[in-house]
This record gives sequence, C-alpha cells and structure tokens, in this order.
Amino acid sequence: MAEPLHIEPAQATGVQSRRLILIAWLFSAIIVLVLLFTYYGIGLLSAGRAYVGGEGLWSKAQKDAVFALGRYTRYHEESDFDTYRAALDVILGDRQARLELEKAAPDLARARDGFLRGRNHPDDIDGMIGLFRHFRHIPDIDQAIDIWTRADAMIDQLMALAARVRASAQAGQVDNGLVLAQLRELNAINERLRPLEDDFSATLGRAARTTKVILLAVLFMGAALLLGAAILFSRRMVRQSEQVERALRQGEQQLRRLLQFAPLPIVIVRSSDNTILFANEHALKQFKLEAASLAISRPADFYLRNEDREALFAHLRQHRSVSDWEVRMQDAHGIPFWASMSCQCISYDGQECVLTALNNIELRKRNQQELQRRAFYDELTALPNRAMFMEALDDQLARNAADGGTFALMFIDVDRFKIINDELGHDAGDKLLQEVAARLTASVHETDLVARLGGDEFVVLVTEKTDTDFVNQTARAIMAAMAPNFHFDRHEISVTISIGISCYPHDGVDLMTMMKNADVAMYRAKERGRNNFQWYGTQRRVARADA
Ligand SMILES: Nc1nc2c(ncn2[C@@H]2O[C@H](COP(=O)(O)OP(=O)(O)OP(=O)(O)O)[C@@H](O)[C@H]2O)c(=O)[nH]1
Repeated sequence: MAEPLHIEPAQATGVQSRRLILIAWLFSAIIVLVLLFTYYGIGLLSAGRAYVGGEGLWSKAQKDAVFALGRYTRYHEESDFDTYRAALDVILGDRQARLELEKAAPDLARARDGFLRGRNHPDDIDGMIGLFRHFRHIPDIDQAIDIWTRADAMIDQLMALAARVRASAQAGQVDNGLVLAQLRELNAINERLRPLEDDFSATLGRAARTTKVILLAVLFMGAALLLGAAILFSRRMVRQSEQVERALRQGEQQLRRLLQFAPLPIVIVRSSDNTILFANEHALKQFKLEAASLAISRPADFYLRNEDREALFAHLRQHRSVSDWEVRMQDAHGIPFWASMSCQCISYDGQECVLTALNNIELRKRNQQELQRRAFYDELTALPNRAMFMEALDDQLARNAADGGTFALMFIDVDRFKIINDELGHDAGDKLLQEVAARLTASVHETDLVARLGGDEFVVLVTEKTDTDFVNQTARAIMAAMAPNFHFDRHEISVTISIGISCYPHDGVDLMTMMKNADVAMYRAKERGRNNFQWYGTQRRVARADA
C-alpha cells in the first residue's frame, strides 16, 4: 500500500521529534532528582525534629527522676523510688539505642527497642536511626552525640547516688546530715545536667537550620536550572519551528509552481468535503472552469457516471493511489471525454487530500474504436465482416452445445454479379452490394445476424426459430426482398440470389463444417438454376424460391 505523500519536510520533523523526546527526558530527570532530594531533605529535617522531641522527653524524664529521687531521699517512700526508676528507664532506653548505634555492626532491633523505651514515636524511629548512622560525621551531629554521651555519664553519677540513697534507706539510717549531703549531691548533678541539655538542643537546632538552608539552596538551584533549561530549549524550539515553517512554505510554493506549470491537468481535492483546493491552468482549460468558480465546483459533477467515480474511490481508499485509470468524464459544459487518471492521497496544507493528474485520451480512444470498427465491420456495406461473423458463430456453437438449442446458417451469393461489374462498372457493383445488404437486413428478423463475408457473398444466422417452415419462410422473404428491380443512374436491373442452408446440429457441430455445408448447399442452388435456396441435409432439399 502506498504511503500518503507528505508535502511537509519529513527530515526536519523526524529530527525535531527526537530532540523533543530528549528534552522531555532531561526535564523529567531534573524533576525526579529535585523530588528525591526534597524527599530525602524532609526526612532529615523530620529526623532532626524527632531528636529535639526526644531530647525534651529525655529532659523531662531526667527532671522527674531527680525530683522522685529527692523525695525518696527525704521520705523513703517506695512509690517515689518506683517513680524514679520509671523516669530513669526513658533515659536508659535512649542510652541503649545510642550505644547500639555507636557499634560498627549495630543490632537495629535493639536500637529501635531503646528509642521506644525512650518514648519516641514509632514512626520517627527509622529516621532517627538513619540520621545517627549516616550523618554521624557531620560536626553538629557529632557534637550533639558527644553531649548526649557526657549527659549519660552524669546519669551514671545519678544512678550511683540513687543506689547509695536506697542502701541507707533500706538500712534504716535517718541521719539528717546524711540526707542533706545526699540532697546537695543530687542538686549538683541536676545543675551539671541542665547546660548539657541546653547544648544538645542548641546543637541539633543549628544542624536543622543548616540542613534547611542547604535544602532550600538545592531546591532553588534545581528550579533555576529547570527554568534556565526551559527558556533555552523553548527559544531553540521556536527558532527551529520557524525554520520548519519557512521550509514548509517554500516547499509548498515550489510544489504549487511545479504543479502550475506541469504539462497536464492537475487537481487537488480535499477528502473531507470534496472541495477543490487547487487546479492548474491545464485543468481549468480541460474542464472549462474559471479559477474563481473552483471553490463551488463539485468534483463529482465531472464524472459522466457516478458508478465509475465510486469504483475509482473504492480502489483509492484501499490502495491510497491509482494509476492510469481510464474513465469517462465531462467538462463544465457537459462535453464528455475519455481521461486516463492517476491519483495519490497526499497531505496538503496539513489536510488529507487527493492529488489527481489526468490525461485526455479522447483521441486515442476514438482511434481505438475506429480500428475496432474496421477490424469487425465491412467498409462498403457497414455490415459485420467475416471476422466478426466467425466470432458470433463460434459463440452460438458454444451456447447451443451447452443448452442443446439449434440454429440455421444461410450462405447467400449474388447470381452473376461479375456481369454487373463488367457491364455497369465496379462502382455500380459496389452500389448494388450496398443495396443488397440493406434489403437483406430489412428482410430478416431482429435477432438474425447479417454479415458480408466478402465479394458478393453474404451470410445470415437465424437463431430465433429453426423449424423448416420458419427457415423456409425467412429464405423466401430474403429472395422476395431482392425481387424489385435495382436502379443505378439510368440503369434498371434485376438481381437474384442463391441461398444454401445448413442447420445445427444436423449438418455439422463445428464452425468449419457448418460453413462448408452451407456453401455446398449454395452451390447446389446455383447448379439448380440459381434464384433458389437449398438445404444441405437431403431430407430438406425441397425448397425453391417459387415453392
Ligand atoms: N464491385 C465490386 N465487385 C467485387 C467486390 N469484391 C469482389 N467483386 C467481384 O465480384 C465478382 C464475384 O463473382 P463470382 O461470385 O465469382 O461469380 P458470379 O459472376 O457472381 O457468378 P455466380 O456466383 O456463379 O453466380 C467478381 O467479379 C469480383 O471481382 C467488391 O467489393 N466490389
């Protein structure tokens, strides 16, 4: 199937679409990178926020522990010691996580368990673990962990003090001096912890702010990169599409010029509504159209028969092109002519169209018809000639062989025609032959075929009925038609004919036998004194003109 012809420069559009794909990929890659970075950055900020929250819980637990231990030191109430232990568990949970994550191959489940004990939100724990492990080398993070470690050392002192307070309480020592000393020591530990907690929060806050700045900077850079690339590419694309448009316009102008000056009629018709978009000078002349009336002309009106047009378009729809399609057309004045058309589906002005180039072949067709007429008709009498008669006889034989029908063949020869030629001249002989042909045609039935074999020999094929009476009647009618005298110039002459008849299938079943036997019967008629007709078959040799 032929591809539609595109007038647009195909090379340019191919390169352009490849470039567009590349640009789309590039932009997608930048956007994906920025998104990934944002996701990762937000994760980091969230983990930082979780540590700050965790530090709050840690500080509160530490305060609760100190407060409960202070009460226990004073009143030795077991519930105060339980409160102390519960608060301490938060701090020890965070410590468990930290110690685990400090290891080269940490047990992450244990670290997670530690953070859970530290009352951190389960959703934050993965981020906290990730931040600890992957950003440990960042100075602010490293410093925060160092503060945490130092605070844990203070917690060890707190725990040692708690153990001593517990031991003296269980031993029942209620020495006021000892209690006072223990409370003072507790207070000192608490005082040393406070700045560490502040430092931890401040360090993490600084880290979060730095991360935020880096994140924003990268986001702005990504956006600026995207914007710059978009401006660059769009400027380039605008330039390119201007170039393509220019090339397109030039291509169209060239095509129009080419079509305009092409040495044969060319028409472009829009497929959607059959509007003629273009017709060159030759087409206007061929169809006798004005350029101004093109838009309102309907291409269908130029086809002589609508069926021809439909057949042509059915072929065109299937194959997208048609070449040397011969069709009868007509111009705007209704004058018909034969055209040989070649059509091609094209994209013209961005629209689906059909380009048609046609050749007026009226003269060639007429010559063809004339040659055909000469090949099958007798010049002198205009009757079918021997060739055509033989074809018709052959067809008749084939038909009757199939359907079992019959027909009669009459072989007719003008009697003593030579004398007429000799005495009145060849021209008179010709006129006589024309008159004989006319009388023959007028005397037979419409379905009978009359032909001239050559010279003064004629044949009649009788197909309507073939019973003896009917054929005899036909032969008599022919002879009766010859009876009136013929008039040429000042001459009046009487002409007779002899007829031989063969009948299918009695007298032959093939062409040559049928012809030969009719000829034999005609000679028999000549022998019997001319001006009569004879059947070839013996049982029918009965008829005479006067019978
Ligand atoms: N005028 C004219 N004569 C022709 C033409 N073709 C053949 N003839 C002549 O027709 C004559 C045919 O004569 P024949 O059929 O042989 O003899 P006939 O004189 O008709 O005698 P019978 O057939 O025996 O009755 C010949 O003289 C041919 O030259 C033609 O086209 N025009």
